[in-house]
Formats: sequence, C-alpha cells, structure tokens
Amino acid sequence: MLRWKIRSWPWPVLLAMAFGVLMQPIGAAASTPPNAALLTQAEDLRTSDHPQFLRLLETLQQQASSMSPHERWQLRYLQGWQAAFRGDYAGAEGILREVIGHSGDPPLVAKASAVLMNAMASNRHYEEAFELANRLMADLPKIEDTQARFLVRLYVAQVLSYAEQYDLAANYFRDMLQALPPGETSCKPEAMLISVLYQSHKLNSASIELPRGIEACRAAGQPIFADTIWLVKASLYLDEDQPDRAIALLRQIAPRILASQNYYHTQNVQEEFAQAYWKLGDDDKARKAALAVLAVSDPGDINGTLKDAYEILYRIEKKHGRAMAALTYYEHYAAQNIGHLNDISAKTLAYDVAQQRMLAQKLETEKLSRQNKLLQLQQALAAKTIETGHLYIALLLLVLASVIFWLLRTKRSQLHFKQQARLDGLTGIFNHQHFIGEAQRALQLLERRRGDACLVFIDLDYFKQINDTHGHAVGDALLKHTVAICKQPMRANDLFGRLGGEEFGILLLGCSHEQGMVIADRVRTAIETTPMNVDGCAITFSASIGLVSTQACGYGLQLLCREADAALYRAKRSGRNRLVSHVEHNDPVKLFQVGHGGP
Ligand SMILES: Nc1nc2c(ncn2[C@@H]2O[C@H](COP(=O)(O)OP(=O)(O)OP(=O)(O)O)[C@@H](O)[C@H]2O)c(=O)[nH]1
Repeated sequence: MLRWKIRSWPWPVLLAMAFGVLMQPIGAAASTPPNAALLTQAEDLRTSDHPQFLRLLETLQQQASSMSPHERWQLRYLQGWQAAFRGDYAGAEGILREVIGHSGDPPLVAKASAVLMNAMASNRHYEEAFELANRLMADLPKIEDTQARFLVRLYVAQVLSYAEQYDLAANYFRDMLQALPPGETSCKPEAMLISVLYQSHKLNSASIELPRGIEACRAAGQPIFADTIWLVKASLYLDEDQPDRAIALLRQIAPRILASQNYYHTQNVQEEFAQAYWKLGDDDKARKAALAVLAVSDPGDINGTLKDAYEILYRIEKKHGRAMAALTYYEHYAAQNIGHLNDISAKTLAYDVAQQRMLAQKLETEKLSRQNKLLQLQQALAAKTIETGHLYIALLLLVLASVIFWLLRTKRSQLHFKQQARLDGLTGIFNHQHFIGEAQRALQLLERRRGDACLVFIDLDYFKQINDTHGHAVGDALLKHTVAICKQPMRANDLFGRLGGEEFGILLLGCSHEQGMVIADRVRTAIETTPMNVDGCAITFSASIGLVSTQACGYGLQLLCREADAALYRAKRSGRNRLVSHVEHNDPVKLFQVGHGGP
C-alpha cells in the first residue's frame, strides 16, 4: 500500500515563495523618480511583483553612472538577489560577497549575507550555508536595521528548517511574529511557521494556525504564501485519510496555481491530486496527475515530490500488471528516493559539521579567554609580587634607617658621655684625669722629637675667702673667669685642665723654659689685672704659679708634676701672686713682686 510521506518542503520552494513570482500587471511610471526612491521601490516589488521588479532593475542599471556609491552598492545587492532568484547561484555568491566585503553598509551587509546563505544552500553548499547561518545568528543582536534583522531572521530560520531543525526554526518564526518591523506583515512568518510545524508533525487540518495564516496572507496581498498554506491543509487531509476533502480544496486552488506557473506549487498541487485520487482508487486520474508532476519537472531534478509521483505511477502500473512500465517507474522512484535520502544526509551531515565547528570555535574562544584570564591573573600576581617586594625593600630600608639612626644617636650619646667624662663639668676644660692622660701622651711624642715643653700649675690665692665673702656661686663664676683669662696667651695645641678645686694645669708644648716663663707670667698678670664684675662690684684676685720645663726635668710626667707642684708651693710660701720656676729653686734669678699681699 502506498504510504503518504510528509513532504520535506525543499529550500528552493520556500525561497521561491519568499521571492514571490506573482505576475501582477504593472503600470508605467509617469515620470522617473530619483534613484533612491527607485531602489526602495524595486526592493519592495521583489516578492509581490517580480516582472515589474525586473523592469525597474533594468532602469536602475542604466542610471548606475548617476548614482552615489551607497546607491550603487544597493543596486549591486539587488543584482545579487536577482541572480540567486533565477538560479545563478555561483554568480549570486560572487556579487553578494562583493557587497559584504566592500559596501561598508551594515544593514546591506546583513541582507546580502542572508541572501548569500540562501544561494549557498540552494547550490547545495550546505556546510558553508549552515556556518554562515551560525555566524548570522551570533551577529543578530548587532544588526540595528529592523528590516535587515527581519530578513536575516527569516532566512536563518528557513535554513534551520532545511537542516530539519524544526523546533528551532518554529521558535524563530514565533519570535518574529511577536515583533514585526514597521511595513512587514505576519504573512511570511505565519506561512513558514505552518510549513515547519507540518514537517514536524505538529499540525492537523483543524489547527488554528491554518486559517490565521491564510487570512494574514490574503490581507497582505500575498496569494502565493496563502497557496502554500492551502497546500499544507490539503496534505493534512490526505494524512488524515480524507481524500474527498483534499480534492475539493485542491480544485479550488489549482486554477490559480496552474495559471501562476509557479514551479514548486504546480508540482505539489499535481502530486497532491495524484495522492488523493490514488487513495480514492481512481487510478486514471491519479496517473494523469502524477504524470503532470513529471511534465513540469526539470530533467535531473531530485526531490520528495518527484519521488512520491514516481511511487504512485509504479504502484498503478504494478496494480494493472504492466510489469515493464512498473519496473521503469520503480527505477525512477528508487533513484529519486536514494537521491533524496542522500541529499537529506548531506544536509544533516553538513549541519552537524557546522555545529561541531561552531562548538569547537566556542570552546577554543573559551579556552583562549581562560588562558587570557590566567595570564591576567599571573600578571596581576607578578605586579603584586613586585609591589610586595618594593614594600619589603621599603620596610627593610626603614628598619635599616632606624637602626642607623639609633646607632648614630647611641654613638653621639657615647661621644657625648665620653666627652663629658673627659671634661670638667664647671669650666669645660679637661678634668684632672684626662689632662694627665693627654699630657702623658703628648710628652711621649715630644720626647721622640726632642721638643721642649713647660708644665705650669696655677692656684688661685685665698679663694676660700672669696667663696666665704661672695658666695659659692661667685666662686664658681670666678673659676670660669680664670679659665677664660688663662686661655688667652695659650696656643691651640697646648693642654689645659682643672687639677682640682681652684687649681689648674697648663702644658705648653714646643715651648722652652724662657718662653714658658713669659707666657706664665702673662697669665698671672692677666689674672691680677682682670677683676671680675659682680653686681657692679669688681672682685680682684690673684694666682700663684709654679713652672717646670722638660729642659730641666726631662719628659717624665710624674717628676714634672712633682716639681711644678713644688714650685707652686714655693710661690705660695713666698707671698702668693707670683711665678716660681723649678730653676729658680736652685738659682732664684728672678722673683716677681706680689701684686696684692692678700684679698
Ligand atoms: N666656689 C667653689 N669653691 C671651691 C671649689 N672647689 C674648691 N673650692 C673651695 O676652694 C677653697 C680652697 O681653699 P684653700 O685650700 O684653703 O685655699 P685658699 O683659700 O685659696 O688659700 P691659699 O690657696 O692658701 O691661698 C675651699 O674653700 C674650697 O671649698 C669649687 O668648685 N667652687
């Protein structure tokens, strides 16, 4: 028994319908509108009045030299579209690729891409067509022109249905119906939705979509799309074993379809007649209709309609025992069946390949983006490490600076304390201990050079009385005053120290006995003649001085101190305020007059 197979509506059928092949009469234009208006008019007429479109295209081609570059690219797009329409797919591909590559006009590029995709699919370049469909779907959000978006979505959905992705295509058409751009009607998406629902077995003859679609196309003045829906309805009657209703419907639409000479619709209407008559057992009419399908077909055509027509012819001939004729039709049927199945496999395979390739690209992109992210993280980490390194260095430098600062402070304190330990707290000159140490070292050096030096001991006279009379503070001030006076005749390298109480020592370096005597006497005289003023009252005082030279006693400090002390003692004993040298003890050549006998 003949099994009715749901027709897989081939791409060219839907494409031809979308292009429109209505032979509407056209009126000649009274005057020639400007190029831009003519281009828009031509684009609008493509599907509703194709002959008029061809005439306009001719006019536009003649006016090409007066067009702007943008208009010339629009014309080129229409030429590409027309090439695809007339079946010159290779020519269409070349022109449309040119528009896509060079026009620089995003809506035009989108429309040209959609038409190119159709041309490639019609030319059985399935893999390229599906890949382009994937790209167009991905780029869809970027297409701002509503007309171009509509066209792209329409064509992409058609290509999806061609790859038997019916649910996906149906969703596309439903989305389009939800948001029709201005100037577009629901006819085309409705008709195409019905077509994919039929192919995915989701319709019956009572489905609401059918009258809705027919009404939309009638209102839009698109009879060809309305006929598509009528043909689907007739197929559904056949599926539901209602051949009478199918024939009644086909009789209504057949005159218009046959008059339109639409290739695919003519094939389909005849094939549906054949199926219906076969079901009713009217073999003659079934045979006649099936032969009419063959009559309108091009040689070499392979499609589901031809396959079904040959199957009916084979069964009729077999039924009537015409074995030879039955075998011939069977061979054609088998060839159509294999060709049709091969074509379906090629499409399915191409779609799978395109999907796999897209998935691989997506994974590659994700991998790259992950690697990129990893790289960014590594860079951030490296930057952080450098930053941390800088922080550590800064911290280290800070610690180092603190340590250096602390060491310097400690050193300064040490130096300060050391200095303090060397100096006399009241007068600021060497204290006894340091004076003795320094004198020892200086005498040792001097001994090596055989230089001269004089050690001078100075003791203030009656200092106790000054303290008692004027107070201890005045006594302190007098001691400082004395130090200042003593420093005046001294040289920079001479050593000066406080030996205790009111007693001072001076080591005059590089100084002979005679020179020493002169300097020491200057000191004595200066003390005697430089009173200290306290509250307007001049306090005069004097000092006794003992001197010893290395010329007389050598470089031993102990001996020098003893002899200087002895000379000082003698100065005190002999009346104070005088200079006595060690030499004078043995040969008192010169005695100094006492300035004051007492305070
Ligand atoms: N103001 C003050 N007095 C001091 C200091 N050191 C010692 N004296 C005093 O110096 C005085 C020394 O007195 P004496 O040893 O009797 O000697 P003098 O009164 O100068 O008598 P002669 O040395 O014999 O002339 C004592 O009264 C000490 O108290 C000091 O740093 N400041």
